[in-house]
Amino acid sequence: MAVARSENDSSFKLFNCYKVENLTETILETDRISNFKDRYVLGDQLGWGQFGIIRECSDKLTGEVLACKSISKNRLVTDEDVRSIKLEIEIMTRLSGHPNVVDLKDVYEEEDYVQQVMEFIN
Ligand SMILES: Nc1ncnc2c1ncn2[C@@H]1O[C@H](COP(=O)(O)OP(=O)(O)OP(=O)(O)O)[C@@H](O)[C@H]1O
Repeated sequence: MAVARSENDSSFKLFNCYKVENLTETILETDRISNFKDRYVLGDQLGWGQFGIIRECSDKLTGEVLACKSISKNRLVTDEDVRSIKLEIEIMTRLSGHPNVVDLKDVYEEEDYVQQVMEFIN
């Protein structure tokens, strides 16, 4: 996944970032419409984070086993919470491809969750 910063815009555009159709208020900046469930299936729970649950996730297209952090938007109470999620996504995006860093594959913003699809670490 790659990021770009446009000249007149200080925000980062995430190329593999999607949102569901008809989402009025969004956290992430993307115009790309796609449904997480059309591409991925969630499986067993792997752990818990501050803002949500991490589960196994398989790619319907490739069969690849991945991990998905489902960030509950309800838990993002303060502006700082929202900023920290965006920053985490931005940092993971920038560092994707590094051998010691988990690859971030796709990010989907839904009505209630931000689905962060990443490499599965055994
Ligand atoms: N890519 C992954 N592959 C396999 N398991 C994972 C992956 N990411 C997270 N996990 C599991 O989920 C647990 C919680 O993940 P993680 O610490 O990344 O969440 P977090 O949201 O960053 O937590 P916090 O913000 O509360 O520190 C991990 O300890 C691990 O067991």
